[in-house]
Amino acid sequence: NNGNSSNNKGFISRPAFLPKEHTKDIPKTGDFDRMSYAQWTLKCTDVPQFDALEAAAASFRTDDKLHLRNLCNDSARCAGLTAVHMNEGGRRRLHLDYSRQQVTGEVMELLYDLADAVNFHDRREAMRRGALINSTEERAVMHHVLRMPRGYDFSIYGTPINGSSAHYGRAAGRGFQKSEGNVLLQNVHRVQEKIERFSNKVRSGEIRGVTGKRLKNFVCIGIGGSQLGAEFVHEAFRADPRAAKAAQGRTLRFLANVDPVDFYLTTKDLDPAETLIIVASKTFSTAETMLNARTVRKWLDDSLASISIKQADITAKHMIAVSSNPDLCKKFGILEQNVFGFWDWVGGRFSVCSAVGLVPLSLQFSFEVMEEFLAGAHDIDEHFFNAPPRDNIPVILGLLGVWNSTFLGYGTRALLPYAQALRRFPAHIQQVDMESNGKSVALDGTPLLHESGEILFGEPGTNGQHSFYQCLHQGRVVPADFIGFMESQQPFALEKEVANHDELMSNFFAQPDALAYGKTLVDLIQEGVPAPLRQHMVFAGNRPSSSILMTKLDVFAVGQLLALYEHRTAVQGFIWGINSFDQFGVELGKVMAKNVRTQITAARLRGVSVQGFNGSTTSLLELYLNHGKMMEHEE
Ligand SMILES: O=P(O)(O)OC[C@H]1O[C@](O)(CO)[C@@H](O)[C@@H]1O
Repeated sequence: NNGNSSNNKGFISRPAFLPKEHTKDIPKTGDFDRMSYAQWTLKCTDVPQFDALEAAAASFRTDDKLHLRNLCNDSARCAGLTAVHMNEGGRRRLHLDYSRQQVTGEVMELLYDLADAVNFHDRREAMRRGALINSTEERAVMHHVLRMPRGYDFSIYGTPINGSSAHYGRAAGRGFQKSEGNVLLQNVHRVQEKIERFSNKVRSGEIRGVTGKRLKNFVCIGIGGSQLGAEFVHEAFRADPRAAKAAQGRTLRFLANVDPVDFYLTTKDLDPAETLIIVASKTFSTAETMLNARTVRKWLDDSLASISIKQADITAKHMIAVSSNPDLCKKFGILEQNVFGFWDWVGGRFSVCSAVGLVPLSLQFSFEVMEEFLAGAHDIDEHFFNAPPRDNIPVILGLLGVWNSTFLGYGTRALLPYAQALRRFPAHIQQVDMESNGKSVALDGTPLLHESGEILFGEPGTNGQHSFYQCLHQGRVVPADFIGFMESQQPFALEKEVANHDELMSNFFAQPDALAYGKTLVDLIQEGVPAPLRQHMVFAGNRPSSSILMTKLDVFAVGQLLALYEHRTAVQGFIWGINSFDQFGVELGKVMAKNVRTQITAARLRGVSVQGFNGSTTSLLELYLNHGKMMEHEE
């Protein structure tokens, strides 16, 4: 490590905790390199555009003319508040309608001005080119590189810190050199080729388990960023005809929770002889993942070990790993050739397109299918990095997020896919967004003057309608993203006139208007609703939402959606002036759990009483430990 000082390579390497006077090492080359440290660490509250937006937000709170009921009847305004991204000569569309957001064209212009004022464009460029924008950890943020196809001209980019040939390693404070760009991409493709070879061999039966049986059950052990993304993609592909055909006869399951019930449910009906375990952990030291990995190893051993089958062979043939820490994988007993690497510049929650997602999903659906998924994500990367802001869908979504949460005060956001296949999409984006943007200080370590991050939740429509929508309609104001598709993955029409998908989509079109327009007392009187009920049946309306309508949810589109929401999160972080790419907030609880674990062990083994906790935790722990003793006594 060079001690956080300048790397003289023109990249930002200053950790946020260094005081502002350390300005001499600021990047010197390229567009973003012209930024001074002060410019780099600007946050939205530092610029006058913030005040202009606050004033605009105040009128939205008071002026009834700005109620969505009125705004949405202005067709010219609505037509202006859409953005479209098309492929295949228009046969594939990604259409964003944000006319039901509490914005006018003027507000949007103020938001674009705000983005300019905080150097959003340079920040995005710094990300694209591999500057160490995760400054507290001195890492680049380059998940977009994972999606670049073979032959992509990467020469204008930097390359990772870990040198030209190694696949793994810490950032160690080195910046990138332009000349290394293509080598980096070659490394990405080399790992992809390895995944393709391995998954083909397993799928064809060339690689088998210790007993000679084909490996057709895949269990992926990992948590957080090493699980949620791959799980969402798995769910999204299950009903896609092409992916489903490729997966025939195979199962893929995810084991994340350290709760033994998760292990039990995941493995209870699997034949270990036909099961391949993928341990996905960037660090290969996450407590939950490693306990689950050891538990599953015992499950394999208990069933497969015999005089002729050694435990080491079982691990070697039934366990593979995805990690940035090959040494720990080896120590665990995983063969070196069965470790699939990725790099420090891929954050856990942005790692679906690395081996973390590619290994389990290629085993289940084939590498060929996964290439199509990468192509969809790359398509949105290109859109994000190149489209002008006013046409740029992740930029628009990100700016609307800032507007809703920071200016209008709506701190919660709902993600509502009208597609059962996107069942796990909200859970994945919840992690992407909340782990990234739930911060309280700016890049330079100074406190933010507003809350950052939004509480994100969601469920597929129409299920959510029969659950939490009541609160969305008459309780709190929660800006929502509705996602729908023109074609179903599984078209079916019970009745000739209205296909089942039409039934679903009727709700997709109706709900945003119900939220925006609501229902007035006058409406209710006209409808003849009895007086005592009227107030209960008023809907205030004016609840903002965006509608994303896409052609169909195929493999390519799943990749597009992933990249769309990943970039949206980055946009919000850039505007707020925070580091969206570290996650120190998850550490404190982990450390405290370690202490509790140590004390539980000491109490159970040696009868040592728990100490050092407050009264509440002490009595809860004693209750828990005494219950254990009581059970032993009764037995
Ligand atoms: O891949 P690992 O190292 O096991 O980490 C798992 C997850 O834990 C976190 O660090 C915190 O929850 C996530 O960011 C990460 O994706």
